[in-house]
Amino acid sequence: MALDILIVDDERDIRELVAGVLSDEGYECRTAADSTSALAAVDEKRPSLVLLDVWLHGSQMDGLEVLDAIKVREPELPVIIFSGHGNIDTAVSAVSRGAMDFIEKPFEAERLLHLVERATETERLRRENSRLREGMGEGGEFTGNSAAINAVRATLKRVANTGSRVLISGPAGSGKEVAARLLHSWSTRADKPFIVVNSARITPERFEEELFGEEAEGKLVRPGLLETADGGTLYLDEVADMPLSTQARILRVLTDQSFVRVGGTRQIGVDVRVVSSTARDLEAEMSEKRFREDLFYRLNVVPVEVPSLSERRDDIPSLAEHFFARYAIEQGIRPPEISEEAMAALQAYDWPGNVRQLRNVVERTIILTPRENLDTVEADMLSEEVTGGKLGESGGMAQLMGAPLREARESFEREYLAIQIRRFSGNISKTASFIGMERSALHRKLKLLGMAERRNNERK
Ligand SMILES: Nc1ncnc2c1ncn2[C@@H]1O[C@H](COP(=O)(O)OP(=O)(O)OP(=O)(O)O)[C@@H](O)[C@H]1O
Repeated sequence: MALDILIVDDERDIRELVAGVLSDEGYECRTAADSTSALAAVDEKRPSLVLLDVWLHGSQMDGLEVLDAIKVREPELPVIIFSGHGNIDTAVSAVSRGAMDFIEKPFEAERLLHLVERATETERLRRENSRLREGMGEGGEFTGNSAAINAVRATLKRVANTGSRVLISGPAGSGKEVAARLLHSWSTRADKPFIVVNSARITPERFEEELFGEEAEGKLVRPGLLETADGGTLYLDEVADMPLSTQARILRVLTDQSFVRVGGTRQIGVDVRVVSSTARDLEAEMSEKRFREDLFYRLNVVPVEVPSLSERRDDIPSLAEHFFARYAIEQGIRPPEISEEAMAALQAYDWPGNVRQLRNVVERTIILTPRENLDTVEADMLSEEVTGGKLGESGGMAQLMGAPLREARESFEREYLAIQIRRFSGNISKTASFIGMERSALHRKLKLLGMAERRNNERK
């Protein structure tokens, strides 16, 4: 929704001129010629900014009085004063009475736009913030539109209301917990708790107390996570880290929907949906007898796989934009643009730590880059773990300089193409279109550089 600006001036030409300039920039404008209609317009709908003339001929109140009246109604509403040549003093006193700034007539459109942009910055950030928050509320934070993520989302949607158990597999940091929260938010249990059992962080000795709670002499000492999750979803994070003895007890809870607290005798009934996750190969864990086969079959009713980020590079641009916007807003600055080069570097990198690592790299970039440089993220602002070494397979610039032109060019072409192909996940059509070559010409080039066979071998 466009930002809404109220222009108050007794001169029609000025009102129309200012409204024209601002509308061209995408603002929505309303105008008022006198104090009564100005205040009525504020009461009807709070604008994002008021541009107010200090002289209002033929009006009940003058500009300063209107300013006072606006500040009583909406203390936070920014107001910029228009002043004529002869009344700068009045404009200065308007600033001390709460106006944000003033601009002297006649003014240049550019100066006006600059002031308006500055005055509406807070409003813009506030809107962006609530837009992001709304997105998170619906579980919309599961960013990405790759085929793999769309398939995960479709499965979660299909099973959300069935109550089926779901086992989410995928490497660390790929977004398994985000997927589980999304499932919960789409289920009929959404307004009940989502409780995480972080198996890696609970010591084996304390596992049962944490999960089942404690009881002494028939009285509750401390409820466990199972009881806390009653009515909602229990998320067993890295289920393979659960001690074998606890696995047996969990199995019983799944069959009976009831359990006994540590130190207790009574059966406590619970209604929880169990969603579990693993980054391990559970088949291997089972054959090593570290994971119970019967529990595996109980948990794995609906298997969902979240692939590593390097297997779905199409998601990197939207994830990067999402995190840059989020951390910029947290720092109170406008979300930056991301340059082509920076995006190419992000897409070409392998991300062994998956989405979590991408999030950390973005956060670090926002924190370490001086604010005045944060209009656009350039490749050299990203940490070296992402950009470093990529062009270094041939030993970097120094070695290129020591080679004859033909060899240096070939070496550069080889690395440039390897990076672009990786960035587009091996898709030759997309790579050709990005680098501006015909598909068949790119195939010939790869063959010439001896890269065609390598690609074939890599695929096997
Ligand atoms: N698709 C996504 N959209 C937005 N944020 C994401 C997405 N996937 C992951 N994240 C973010 O990345 C971080 C790691 O995600 P999450 O904890 O869900 O991963 P995980 O697979 O459960 O990792 P682990 O197995 O290490 O617990 C979190 O901060 C999460 O918010």
